[in-house]
Amino acid sequence: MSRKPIIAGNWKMNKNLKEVFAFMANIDGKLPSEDKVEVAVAAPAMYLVPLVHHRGKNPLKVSAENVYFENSGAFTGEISPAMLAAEGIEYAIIGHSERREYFHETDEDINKKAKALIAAGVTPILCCGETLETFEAGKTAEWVSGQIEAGLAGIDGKDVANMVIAYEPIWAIGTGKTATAEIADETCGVVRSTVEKLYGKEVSEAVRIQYGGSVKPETVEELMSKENIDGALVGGASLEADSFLALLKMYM
Ligand SMILES: O=C(CO)COP(=O)(O)O
Repeated sequence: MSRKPIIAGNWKMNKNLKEVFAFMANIDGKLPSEDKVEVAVAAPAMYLVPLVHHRGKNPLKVSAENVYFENSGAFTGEISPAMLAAEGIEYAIIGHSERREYFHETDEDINKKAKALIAAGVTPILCCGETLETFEAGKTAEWVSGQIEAGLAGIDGKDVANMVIAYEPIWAIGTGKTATAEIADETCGVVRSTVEKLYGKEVSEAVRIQYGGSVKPETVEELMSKENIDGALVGGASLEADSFLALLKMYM
């Protein structure tokens, strides 16, 4: 299988600009080769352009944490896929559980965002994941495949093949409670079989699926060794350069 792993930090609503520059200085020249792994950081909107300008020759992709689904117009406070594309921002996270929960984003909004990003040439990182209640009720597979079907509705297989999907169980985000590598792999497998059911084997073998939820330098290697896990989406452990670099150690 030739899926290239993708390790992405998600800074959420953290850091000031000085800290962003310090992070960049501390990772300068230290990232692993692009041949082995794709490395990205998702940052608050106001840091995206500075990140693109300061990455220099570092093989670091830049991701938005959210985006709107229109390209321009009277949508106060939003940023568009076209704006991201014009500044060389490669990825945008959509449907993070924090957006779904605190900002009431629906599967339909997320699907529109995915389509708008693809049309603009920005790669979506589509998030899915269940609550503790759903997990404990044994309904994870049903829930996650429903989110994936709704999120991908009407999108062409060739575009899905290039997307990234992140499975992030809500009960493991910021709690220090990582899903075991087995559980993470099993549910990433559910995501892959949902894609296979919708688009066939070729697309499901191409799409990259990340695990997210309390991933740490100590747990990342085992997670990455699993068949259905092609990367990680990392919150807390991506904030400091040392810990971010430690997540990438296996690729150095
Ligand atoms: O939500 C996450 C990444 O998008 C996970 O956050 P933590 O790694 O802090 O649990």
